[in-house]
Amino acid sequence: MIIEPRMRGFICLTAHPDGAAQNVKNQIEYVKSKGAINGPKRVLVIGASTGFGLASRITAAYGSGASTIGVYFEKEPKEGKTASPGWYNTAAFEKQAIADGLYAKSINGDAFSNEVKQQTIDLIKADWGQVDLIIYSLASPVRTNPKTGVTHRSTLKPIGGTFSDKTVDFHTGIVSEVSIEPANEEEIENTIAVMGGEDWEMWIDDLKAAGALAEGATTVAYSYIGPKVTEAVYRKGTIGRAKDHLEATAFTITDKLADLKGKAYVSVNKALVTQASSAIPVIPLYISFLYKTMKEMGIHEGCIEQIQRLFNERLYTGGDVLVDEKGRIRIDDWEMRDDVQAKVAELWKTADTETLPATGDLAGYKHDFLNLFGFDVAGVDYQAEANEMVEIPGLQKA
Ligand SMILES: NC(=O)c1ccc[n+]([C@@H]2O[C@H](COP(=O)([O-])OP(=O)(O)OC[C@H]3O[C@@H](n4cnc5c(N)ncnc54)[C@H](O)[C@@H]3O)[C@@H](O)[C@H]2O)c1
Repeated sequence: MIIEPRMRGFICLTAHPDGAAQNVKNQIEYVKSKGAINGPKRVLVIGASTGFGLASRITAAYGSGASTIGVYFEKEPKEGKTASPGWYNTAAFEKQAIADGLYAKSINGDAFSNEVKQQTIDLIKADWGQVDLIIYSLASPVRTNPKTGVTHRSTLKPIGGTFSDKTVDFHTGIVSEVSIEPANEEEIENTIAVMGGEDWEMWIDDLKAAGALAEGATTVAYSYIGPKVTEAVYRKGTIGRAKDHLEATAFTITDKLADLKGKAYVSVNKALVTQASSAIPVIPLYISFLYKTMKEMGIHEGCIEQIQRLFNERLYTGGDVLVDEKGRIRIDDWEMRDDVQAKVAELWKTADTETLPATGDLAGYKHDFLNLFGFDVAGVDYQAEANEMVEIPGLQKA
């Protein structure tokens, strides 16, 4: 079938298998071009199909020759109906990895559930015995706690007062004022339950109880801080509370891993266009100024550049892992540079619909957004027939 982007709100309902494959190929080539990393050999990535998780899987496989197991929640294709993008990304990655002699298997299901945890542990035990690195990169609006059966939904709201500022609809380029009412206690708690550290800790507890963690096992989860302009709605809002919880959980897990000489880290990453971030108010406008500024300064990075740097210059240098005063790894260091932030703050003041195409990188934002779904990728013929019925070679049966 001929596959075109079909937009609805913040999401695209279709995905292009060949575009996704080209994206994965580009990421693999990037990691290979940066040379070998003396990293882990058996890597589990939870949230492995898109964004930072996919970049982590590719970096582990092609940077340090790791065997990888990916866990994700993606929609499979049906005749005449495309799969979700992470399905095609995973298919392309596993096809290439297996062809290159790398172990690559995956599980498609709800990572928050006991069943998916057990299936993953069984696979690790059967094929590897133990795992060296666990990347935790889930981004989800909903989680059912397997112990209580309660389903929690996250919200993106400020805490303590109404938030009003500019935002952009990146499809139309229209800049407008957005006002978001503050969250109540229940909404805060629910957001922490979805995006905080509870599930990460459950994964590590279960892996440890099964004897599936190698001596010196490391686990890394991803967080975000960001600038003043997004603070009220992000870091000091409901999602920020969840990230505080996630960051605190790193210390709890590190204590639990002491007998294995293991360690849990949170890595604070740069703001990037992903399916998760495009749904957060104000962030797309910030990203369009950030991209513009960082590209002009020659320091722009995407997910793959970020994670290659995380592995190569933070986690696997052969020396101590560099962390900030709160024990967090910072690969948002370039985003948070004073000169970058000063420029973004200056551009922010001028933001309106007329000037944004020139002052912000709206085109770059749109391009990256389409890219998430395999569209607008250089070298792909979108007029050609594409096969939507792609299989994932390493996919395990439920
Ligand atoms: N995008 C950013 O700007 C940014 C910046 C810093 C940190 N982060 C953090 O990085 C992490 C990953 O975010 P992303 O932006 O790469 O998101 P993403 O939407 O690209 O990826 C989310 C992944 O989680 C998987 N997933 C979601 N729900 C699942 C479930 N129930 N079971 C199994 N898999 C599930 C998806 O399949 C996908 O692989 C998040 O913690 C996010 O807060 C993102």
